[in-house]
Formats: sequence, C-alpha cells, structure tokens
Amino acid sequence: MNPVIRVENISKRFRKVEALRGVSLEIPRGVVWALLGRNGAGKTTLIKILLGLLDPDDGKAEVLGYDCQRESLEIRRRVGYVPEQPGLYEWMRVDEIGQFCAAFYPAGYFTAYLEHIKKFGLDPQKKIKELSKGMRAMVLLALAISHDPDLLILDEPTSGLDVIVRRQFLESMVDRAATGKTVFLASHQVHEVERVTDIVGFLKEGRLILVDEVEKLKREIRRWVLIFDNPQSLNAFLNTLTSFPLEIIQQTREGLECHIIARSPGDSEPIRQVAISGLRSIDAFPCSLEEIFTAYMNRETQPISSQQTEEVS
Ligand SMILES: Nc1ncnc2c1ncn2[C@@H]1O[C@H](COP(=O)(O)OP(=O)(O)OP(=O)(O)O)[C@@H](O)[C@H]1O
Repeated sequence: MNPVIRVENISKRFRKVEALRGVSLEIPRGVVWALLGRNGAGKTTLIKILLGLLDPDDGKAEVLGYDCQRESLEIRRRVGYVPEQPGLYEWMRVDEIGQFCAAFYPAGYFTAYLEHIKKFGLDPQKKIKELSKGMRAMVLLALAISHDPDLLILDEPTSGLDVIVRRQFLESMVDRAATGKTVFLASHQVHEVERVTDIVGFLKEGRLILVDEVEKLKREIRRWVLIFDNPQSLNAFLNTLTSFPLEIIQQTREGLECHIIARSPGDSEPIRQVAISGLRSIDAFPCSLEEIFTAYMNRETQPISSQQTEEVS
C-alpha cells in the first residue's frame, strides 16, 4: 500500500538557519505518527512543506499521492490541519465558522461539525472572541475533522488544553487510526504523546535522527545502573563497553555508579554478561519515551570516555 506521506531528502534553509537537512520518511496508513523535536527543530517547517505552504530548497514530498508543490490545493482539500498558531475569525459565532468552512468541503461537513462541537461541549452560539484557548483548540479540531480526512496533521495539538480534554483529544486520535485514518502530529510534549503514538520520529536541528515504533524502542532500550567497588573496575568496564553488541545512547557517571542508556536488539541483555571484577551490582530499568528522547537529544553533547572518567576519579 502506498504511504500516506512520502518525504525524500527534503532540505530547507532560512538565511543562515538550516531548518531541515535531508529529511526522508514514509508514513503508512492507519497510524498515529509523532514528529518529536525541541523548539526550533524544524517541525512546523516540515508540516508547511507537506501542505504546500512552503517550498523546499531540495527534495520531494508527496501527501496522499499528490505532489506537495504542484498539487497543494488537492492536498489541503483532503487533509485536516490544525496549525500551531491558529487564526480564527474572532467576530464569527462557533456555528457560523463551521458554516463558512463547509463551503469548501462536500455536503455533510456542517452536520458533522455541529456533532463534534456538541461532543466537545461547546456552545454553537458563542462568539469566537469569547472562547478560551482550549475551546478555540476544540473548534479548530472540529473544523479539521468534519470532512473525515484520511490524514489529520496537527502542530502542537495539546497546547492550551486542560488535562482532561487533552486526554480525550489524544485518545480520539487513537480511535481515528483504528478506523484506518492517519494522524501525523508534531510536538515537543513527549510524555503526552507516548500513550497514543505508534511511531515516532526524532527531529534534531533539522535532521531526522531516528524513526521507530514506540513499543519497540521501549522494549529494546534500558537504563542500566552499575555500581563498582573501585574506580579502576569502573574504568575497565567502560573500556570494554564498545565491544558489546549495544547502541550506547547515553552514559554518565556519579562516583562509583555508572548509568547507561543503551539499546540492544531483541530481548538480549548483553550488559548482564559483563564479567569484570569489582562489579557490586547491576540493575536494568525500563525507559519512558521522554527518557529515550532526552538521551537521543543529548547524545553528542554528553559523551564520556573512560579517559574522562579517569580524570574525574
Ligand atoms: N519564516 C522564517 N524565517 C526565518 N527563519 C525561520 C522561519 N521559519 C522558521 N525559521 C527558523 O527555522 C527553524 C525551525 O523552525 P520551526 O518553526 O520549523 O521549528 P519547530 O520545531 O516547529 O519549533 P517549535 O516547537 O518552537 O514550534 C528555527 O530556527 C526558526 O527560527
């Protein structure tokens, strides 16, 4: 089956800023896919390219089989989009804005819109300018899903929503995916999307550094805490670490404790096989998606070698 989103080697520069650097990805149908990155990582830039609101400097992107540069109108008609910084007509009533947007979509849009508004507990007679931030977010979501789009794109979807609404909102994304629709969301609220996301992509300074299933990441990545009797044993261990069949994502040291976040394929736990004298204890802990994300984001800035360790000890 063709992917819903296909991005090939997209780059985008704003003057001196390289907002996207050779990003490639494919998003299958029927999943909740989250693009996670820190502020300024390039998430909104990628979304704007997908919707044809920005042209890339290099590369090619397709959404629902349409070319993002040449066929952006087709894309915008078929996709539901909730922007990060929405502009709504302040003077309109909640029902009026639905009626206004219905003109761009097939019959049935307005009826579906009113149903969503009712479900969200919003008063259709209220003026947009009288709504709270969270209520506005709900109006935007209702506007974005009332044509039942095959693909829903959300930029920072939960900002402004209280904890109850946020939970309902994110869970409704899972329900959409269960009916074969696709949800692509960009966020830096990693802990919030963890429960509802099938696949994540980590975007760091314009580069997509990882794409994987959340369940697989959580199965394969562990935080290890090793406690040694003396610094020499700890250093000896660190010197052998590169020979383990492991992807070391982060390693830090506090006194005689070594903390490692590492990925090993399958269920094997190679660190457990460590045979170094002076090892007092070894424990493994599951990682949250937030811990995994943080470890990847800090990866280049926090390497410690055994040489550095010796200096510390
Ligand atoms: N129109 C623009 N002109 C100049 N620089 C821009 C423009 N749009 C984005 N940038 C820059 O490109 C980089 C990526 O911005 P982008 O908005 O895509 O990040 P983001 O991941 O969505 O961030 P946030 O989570 O804070 O919304 C940033 O350094 C930003 O300052």
